[in-house]
Amino acid sequence: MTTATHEETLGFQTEVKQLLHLMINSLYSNREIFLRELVSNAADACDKLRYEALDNDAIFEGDSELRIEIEHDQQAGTITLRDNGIGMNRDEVIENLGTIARSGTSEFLKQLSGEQQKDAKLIGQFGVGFYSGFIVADDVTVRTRKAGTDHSEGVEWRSQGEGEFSVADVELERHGTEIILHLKEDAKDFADDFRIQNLVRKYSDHIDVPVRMPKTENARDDEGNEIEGSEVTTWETVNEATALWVRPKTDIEDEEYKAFYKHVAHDFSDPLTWSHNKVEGKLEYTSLLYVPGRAPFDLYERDGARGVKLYVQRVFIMDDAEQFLPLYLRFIKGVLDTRDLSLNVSRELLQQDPQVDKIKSALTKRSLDMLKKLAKDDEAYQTFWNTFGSVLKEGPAEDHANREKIAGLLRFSTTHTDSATQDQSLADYIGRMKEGQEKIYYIVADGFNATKSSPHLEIFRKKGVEVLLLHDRIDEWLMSHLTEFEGKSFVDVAKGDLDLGEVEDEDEKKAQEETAKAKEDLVKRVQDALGGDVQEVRVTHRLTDSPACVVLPEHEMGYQMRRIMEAAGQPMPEVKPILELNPEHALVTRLEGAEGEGFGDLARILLDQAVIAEGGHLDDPAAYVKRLNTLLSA
Ligand SMILES: Nc1ncnc2c1ncn2[C@@H]1O[C@H](COP(=O)(O)OP(=O)(O)OP(=O)(O)O)[C@@H](O)[C@H]1O
Repeated sequence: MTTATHEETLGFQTEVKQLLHLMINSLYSNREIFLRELVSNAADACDKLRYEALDNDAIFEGDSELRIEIEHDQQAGTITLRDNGIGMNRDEVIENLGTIARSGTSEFLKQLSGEQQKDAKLIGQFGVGFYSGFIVADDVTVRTRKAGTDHSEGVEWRSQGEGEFSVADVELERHGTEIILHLKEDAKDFADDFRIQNLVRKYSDHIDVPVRMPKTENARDDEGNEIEGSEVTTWETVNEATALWVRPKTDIEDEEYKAFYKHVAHDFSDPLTWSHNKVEGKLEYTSLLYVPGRAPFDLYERDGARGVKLYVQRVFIMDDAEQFLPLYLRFIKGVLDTRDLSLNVSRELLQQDPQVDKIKSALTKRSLDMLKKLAKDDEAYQTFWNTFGSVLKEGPAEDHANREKIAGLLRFSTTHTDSATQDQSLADYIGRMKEGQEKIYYIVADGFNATKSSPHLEIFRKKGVEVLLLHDRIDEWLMSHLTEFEGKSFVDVAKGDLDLGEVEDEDEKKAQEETAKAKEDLVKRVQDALGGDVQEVRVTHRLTDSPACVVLPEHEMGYQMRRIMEAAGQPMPEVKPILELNPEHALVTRLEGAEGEGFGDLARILLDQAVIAEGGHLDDPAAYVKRLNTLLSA
């Protein structure tokens, strides 16, 4: 019996306590996942040891046959999981099994509501890992020793999953980690041979490391008959134990791909799609990439996990190798196994290796192709788009070479559906273009309603010309990097001169010129009344229902982007709008007939209203209200 020394009791980090509490309560209907999580960790630990041993064989301590063992004791109500992987030293145990080091954790935990179903979903997004043992156990003991250290450097960790845990030094002959789960009364049925085997096959079949379970049988005599009282225990491998990606595609069932995804991505739910490819020739690699069905909790964390799991010739090298995919594809999960890199490659070396760029551009192309394929399934693609669309929108700015491809994958709200759901592609738009229309028109504003009701759309609606309604924060930035699609250029309808091209006929254009001439006097008077607050005043034919609108010069930064920059503390030079007046509108006719102060007030009201309709803020809103009230009560 080993004796424990240097025993201390420590408190869990607050976040761990919260997570434990929520997990135990909300994952009740999904309890079996504890086994997958623990086997997954054990397999990772074996991968890490294999990697460490690349340049230090001695670290195996003569036991290089990596494996995971699962035993159970029905009577005692325990399940024991054992691996001969890397193990942990005392400091690592305290760090790994007492805290959660991921950034954004406390913000994430704040979102949890206490509602079982909702929280179960959210927790799945977070990944529960080791702590999932407490879903089924009321007492967990971990015995672990880091490979390559002295037998006396073993550590025993114990906890009942409440507020604290204890750690003590123990003597351990074997390196690696052993986890003993003392099952709760209502979870005792997990200590069953058949059940455990099924769970291993269901969740961990594809793991490279063999998962073994003991099989106790009586020995047999020469005639094959059991010999009474001669029990022998042999270890039987219960999983397939071949890395999934190495197997030919045709041999792999969808269910196996899905189970493997859950291991790689630490996700509970199924992926939306995947792409498995073996490439031979100049570059040699196998990739298995997945599109998740939901966003990880840290999708927008700058230092959140991203990238693929990297293997070199089947040897695990690192998690989250971010060099192989661009940032705008950070939601893609999967595995890359290559022969083109050396086994001792590090993150630093990856940055300098020219092969990495080649693989990156190949994987980028694969990912985009995979999305294009997914787009054939409207429902699945919509799920993808609603989850990751705003990340994909970073693409055109980051990846010029694939701009057109990415543009083809974008989805928008448009005046065709007038719905906030972004489900129309540029190809759909082009297919509906009016005869003579050469441009793709769009408008950007904060929020869907602001785009949908913008006065700038009036003429487009009247003529039946479709306009993309862009209302995500990133949209103006996106459009500053998208100039054309399939040879058609993009035009912001709220900037520059209105150009409807062939959609307007010669007669209409002539009539407009004549109106402009007839209103020269009015334009001049308004310009004088508004002084330096506008860049220019002109008559417009953009409007049918509104009296006026403001327009920005063509190359000026839009209002949405200005607000984002200002919010980020970037001072922006003042921009003076162009005021356009609708000569057909009754208020403009009234303006024409007004004199003196009344004229000045009405001109200013029209300007202020146009700014408000644009989602802009007035410098002096009270003055606007006062003028308007005077007008209303006149
Ligand atoms: N069997 C094991 N052998 C060695 N180290 C382990 C083992 N199990 C867990 N660990 C260590 O504890 C850490 C925390 O494990 P935990 O499962 O909570 O999180 P994770 O594996 O990092 O991520 P996830 O929550 O997504 O599974 C691991 O990163 C690993 O360093």
